[in-house]
Amino acid sequence: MKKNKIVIGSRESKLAVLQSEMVRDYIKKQNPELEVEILTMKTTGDIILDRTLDKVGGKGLFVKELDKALMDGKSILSVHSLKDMPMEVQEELPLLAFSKREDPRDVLVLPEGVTELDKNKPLGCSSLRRTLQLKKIYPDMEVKSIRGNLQTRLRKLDEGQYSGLILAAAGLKRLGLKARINRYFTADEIIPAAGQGILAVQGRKGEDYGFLDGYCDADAWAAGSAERAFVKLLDGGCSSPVAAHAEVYGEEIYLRGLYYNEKDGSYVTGTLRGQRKDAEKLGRELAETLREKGENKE
Ligand SMILES: NCc1[nH]cc(CCC(=O)O)c1CC(=O)O
Repeated sequence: MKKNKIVIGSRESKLAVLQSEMVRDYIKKQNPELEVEILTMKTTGDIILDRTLDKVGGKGLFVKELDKALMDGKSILSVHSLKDMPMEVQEELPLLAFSKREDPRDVLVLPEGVTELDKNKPLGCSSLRRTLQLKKIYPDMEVKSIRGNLQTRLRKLDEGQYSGLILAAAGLKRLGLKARINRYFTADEIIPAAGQGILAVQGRKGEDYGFLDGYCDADAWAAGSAERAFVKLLDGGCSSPVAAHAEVYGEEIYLRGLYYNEKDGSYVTGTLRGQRKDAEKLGRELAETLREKGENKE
């Protein structure tokens, strides 16, 4: 790599590239002397499309290949959706910065030209987290798994196989597809995934990342830290659908969490308020409280 050249590793989906371009544009603006290039690659999660991710198992399906490029010196940064990042990151590849958070909510998208939800066709979504919480909102509807990147999913929706899709508002907004959103679910209706709406910039230990100065958003860092600490403590298996969402108000954090009991398929939710400086502690505290509640209820 040339000294004045920065290579960013990225998944190759349209959304991933767009997200990497957002980081690229920041670096270029702050450091006009640098040349910044995006190196795209396919990840295991992009290749295995016939199974739900819960079933594929294994952690970091969307990051392994990017980690390798970073380790091998083919890139100096990786840009990820924070929600796709495993809770444990290797010490050699630390998370350097979190972006300002885009809308963290989940939303409903209907087929092109449709204005009302057809309750006779299944809803499409790809995570147990969403599926569980949807049962309360649409108790009579079937929920069917759907995989593939955002474009693929939207195409399947428009072909008429599903009544609607549950997606992250963040991805749709970044892709300029906000107009397709039919309904926003509040963070109480569907607690979002930890890190949803935040971009994570990952680097290599020992490198100088001065060119990123000012990029990290302090509120997103606090929120993401609380959410990830919550999930990390509960991370029993790769299929446990834990949800966590933090709102930051000045020096305060308001955290929501969901704990899923694998034994009986039930879940409990709860909230906790605390100081932002204790973000991770708050996450662990709520996790412990909810685990207790979720394991001991009759
Ligand atoms: N799992 C795929 C994924 N990873 C990040 C986003 C959306 C963007 C974000 O959360 O920052 C999506 C799409 C979705 O869940 O609808």
